[in-house]
Amino acid sequence: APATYTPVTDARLANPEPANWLQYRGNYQGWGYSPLSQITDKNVARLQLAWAFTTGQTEGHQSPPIVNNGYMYVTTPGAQVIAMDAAAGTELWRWKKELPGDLMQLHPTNRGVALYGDKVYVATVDAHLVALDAKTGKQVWQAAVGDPKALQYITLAPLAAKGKIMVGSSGGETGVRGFVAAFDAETGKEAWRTYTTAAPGEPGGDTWPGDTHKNGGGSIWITGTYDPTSNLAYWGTGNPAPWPTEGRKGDNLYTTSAIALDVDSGRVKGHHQYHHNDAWDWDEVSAPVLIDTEVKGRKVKAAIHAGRNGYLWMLERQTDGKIGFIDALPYVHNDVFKSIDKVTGRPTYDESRKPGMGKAVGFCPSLWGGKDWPPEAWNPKTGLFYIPANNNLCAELPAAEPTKYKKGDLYIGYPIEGVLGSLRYKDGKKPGTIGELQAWDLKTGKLAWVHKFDTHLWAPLLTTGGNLLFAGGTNDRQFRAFDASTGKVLWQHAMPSGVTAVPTSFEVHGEQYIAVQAGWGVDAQRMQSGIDSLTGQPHSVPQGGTVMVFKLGK
Ligand SMILES: O=C(O)c1cc(C(=O)O)c2c(n1)C(=O)C(=O)c1cc(C(=O)O)[nH]c1-2
Ligand SMILES: [Ca+2]
Repeated sequence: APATYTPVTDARLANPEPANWLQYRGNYQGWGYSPLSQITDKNVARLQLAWAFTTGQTEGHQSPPIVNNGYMYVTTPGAQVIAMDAAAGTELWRWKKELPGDLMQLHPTNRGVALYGDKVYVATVDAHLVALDAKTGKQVWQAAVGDPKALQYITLAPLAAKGKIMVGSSGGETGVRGFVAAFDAETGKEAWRTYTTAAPGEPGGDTWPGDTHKNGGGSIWITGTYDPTSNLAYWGTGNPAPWPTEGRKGDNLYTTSAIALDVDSGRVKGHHQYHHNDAWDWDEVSAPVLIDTEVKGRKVKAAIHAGRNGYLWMLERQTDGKIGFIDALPYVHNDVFKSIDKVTGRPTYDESRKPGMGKAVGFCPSLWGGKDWPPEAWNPKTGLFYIPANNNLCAELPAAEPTKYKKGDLYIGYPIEGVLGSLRYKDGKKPGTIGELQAWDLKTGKLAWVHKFDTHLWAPLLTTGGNLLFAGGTNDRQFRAFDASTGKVLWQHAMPSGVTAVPTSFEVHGEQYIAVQAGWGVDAQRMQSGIDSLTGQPHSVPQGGTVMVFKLGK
């Protein structure tokens, strides 16, 4: 690695050099786009392994390789950060937190670091935020974000902006009260904490009966996007808790929503609830992607979100921070929504498809949604918005069981076997295809192309200035490059394990690289097990993490 480390400033994060991948999705807007264009649709067939590095961990590897002028940082399950020379693939340092032996990890994963100043920030599954020296890996400070004994846990990559490091906690299935909290980047002191469930007396407080908001979920487990001009961070919020709705009648603001927070104060400036009073575990945690483009014939500051509820949401970032509704288009089969209000975007439900007490209920899409957490991508050159979708999968939940919040216990409302065994095929028969890599033209609101897979797809996306779209996410361990304009497969490479991690691209010494971690696990595997029990044919995907880095061969 180079002798010096280049500090990461607000200016660099707001206007990142094409050679680097400084944050979760490459830019604040959440595009998953690298402008680099040395590797193109014309030469990608020559893409070869440059180096590989085993992480020493099993379970779901999801973090992007974050790169700053030759320094690369990845995280793995088990609260580990590995710093590497991005070109040589050699280890510079490694930091690993000793976790309590009895820690229950409902989602054993980590989605990566944030860089800011001369530090690297990682949030851990025992609900801490840690600052490390970017050059040496030495711990600078550690802050308790939540209580691991109350099963608060963190899986997301932090968001860094204006001297603050922002994180949220998971726990929609353990009865947390969701929040975004900001910490001073230098000292680790907490600056503000904004809850995602409204208390009585606050705006939205009347959407929760009694004190149900206190364990009401709305967890934050995917990194927010950020608009430096308005100083607003946009976050997606998770499902309300517990899942059965009988005890929490009302809209349950701000669960399953997009919220806009002022980064200086943490104040909620606007929100849009994708669907109210969720009963389906359709966390809407993927932050809206910020795109200035034409939608329905109008130039808008758009916020686009492929919902777990199976609709593509087109929202508008208004000047006062409010979030307006433009349109919602189904991108997979949803049999719950009967209609969507043209002005407000509020759906009406087929109540017979709402699970809860008394009887088993089936619904589409499944608990894992049209898309779970794997991020979408936007390519400003093709003008296409890419969605890694799963179609033709539904779920059936058994009758809910009475549930009371107890610290340290699951707070779901269904027996866990009923949750893990809930997957069903649409219409009860094996569909021809499940995974769909979709490309949407936002101007026309039309599907431009779709590539269908006979297996499910759990594929965080990367798109590039070379007219390429990269995706793993299938149980055959392949990592693929698609023509971003047409969807044609141009290249593929068998990986040591299935790929469910976020891919990135960067440049060192004039050479462009594509980087991604292999390492199958968490809910990609739980969905695989669900499909296996439908087919009666176990399908084993090897586990174990490897950082895989590619460049063009001669
Ligand atoms: O409600 C929550 O707090 C929460 C957290 C997480 C997480 O932190 O990873 C997941 C989910 N829910 C969830 O519903 C889900 O489907 C899911 C899949 C995964 C994964 O890593 O594959 N995590 C999570
Ligand atoms: Ca959840």
